[in-house]
Amino acid sequence: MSGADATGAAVILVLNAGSSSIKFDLYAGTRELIRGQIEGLGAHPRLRAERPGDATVTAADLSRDLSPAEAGDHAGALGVLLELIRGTLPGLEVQAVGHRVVHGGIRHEAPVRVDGAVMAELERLVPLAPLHQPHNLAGIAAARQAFPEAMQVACFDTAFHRAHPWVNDTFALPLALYDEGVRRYGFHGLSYEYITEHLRQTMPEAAAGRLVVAHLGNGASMCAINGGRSIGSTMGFTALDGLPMGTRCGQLDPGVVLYLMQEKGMDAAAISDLLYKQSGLKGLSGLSQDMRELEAAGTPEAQRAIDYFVFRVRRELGAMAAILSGLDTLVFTGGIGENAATVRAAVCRDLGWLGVELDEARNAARETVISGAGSRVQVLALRTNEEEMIRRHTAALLAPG
Ligand SMILES: Nc1ncnc2c1ncn2[C@@H]1O[C@H](COP(=O)(O)OP(=O)(O)O)[C@@H](O)[C@H]1O
Ligand SMILES: CC(=O)OP(=O)(O)O
Ligand SMILES: [Mg+2]
Repeated sequence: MSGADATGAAVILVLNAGSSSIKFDLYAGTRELIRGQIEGLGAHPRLRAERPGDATVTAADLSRDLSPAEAGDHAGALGVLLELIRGTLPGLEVQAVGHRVVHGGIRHEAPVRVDGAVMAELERLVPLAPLHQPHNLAGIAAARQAFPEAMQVACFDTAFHRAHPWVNDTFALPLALYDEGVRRYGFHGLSYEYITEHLRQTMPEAAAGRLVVAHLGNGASMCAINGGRSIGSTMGFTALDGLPMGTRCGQLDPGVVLYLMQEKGMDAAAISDLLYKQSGLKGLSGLSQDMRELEAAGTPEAQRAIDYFVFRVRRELGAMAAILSGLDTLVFTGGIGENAATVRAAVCRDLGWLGVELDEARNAARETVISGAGSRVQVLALRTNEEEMIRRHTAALLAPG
């Protein structure tokens, strides 16, 4: 059967291009055939893949370090992945490809099927997400070529936040700018949506309450969620705002940008390179954008970069709790949030006033619930799954109703 596996389940490929990784997942229905990622783009690229349900192939068989010639950038990495996926496909046809698209602009509150007009519209948003949108759109173009019969679906990081209260959706600029789309969009929405739905199924009380999710990865943001809806995000018009990130500065006095222009004679391209690619953990440490490398380095510069990251997460946590009028549940997710127990411990230190009491042993043991029995706020470390969220959206567009 075309576009289906032997059991008749639709075959859906998901591509998720982040700033330092491309993640992928191939599904037959809800069953994963092969999943993995090329991570460390911009540092040390490595392919990690696994075939759940196929005992004849181990993750070690499919995983390897990649040379800069093979995967020095997102385009090279995408080529490696498509070749791997095609090699896994004999007899299967991909019916739809679901893509993470970071910026959806004003118009997109829900996933859409991509046609020429949608593609042109999304191209116009490239300047607002230079580390992501070009790779997201290149993924759509490459997937169209590789799987010409498949439906291409764009799932937006901004969509989950589109119902923000107005005060959180705007900057204090003349209103005409708001009307033309200069707004606080917020990103990582697919991750926040996945976590919210996961809690709805597994911990419905947490899902219904006042929730802060800290998505701490190479890109990092936090989201205040009330009754399942996003009411605030640390990211704004672009994915530069809020927390410091691997190479992005996070919140910055706009006066700094004026200074760089007026006193240092920097043009837009040079400032963009500085703020998107040379700042954050990389700029502060002078060493690496990668939290694992900073933790391993143990130098004073690396520690200061980690300290600044933790400081800003704590500061935004206070702001998020304030706009929620309190806090019931705090979730850590993303590559750092899921794995870096020391960062989680540093964020939660001395937060008793907010009702947060971390259980150090549970935290170190990578348990899901990492708060102590007496903690008023429940603290969780949860694996996010943007790919699964994209699969659900894509399947819904394939078979509406
Ligand atoms: N075991 C770990 N300990 C500390 N940090 C980790 C660990 N595993 C991954 N990370 C960090 O997670 C970040 C990448 O997060 P991820 O969410 O995968 O990135 P992206 O934003 O590109 O999707 C990197 O800074 C990486 O060092
Ligand atoms: C929006 C964003 O920063 O995404 P990522 O964390 O994947 O880079
Ligand atoms: Mg990511």
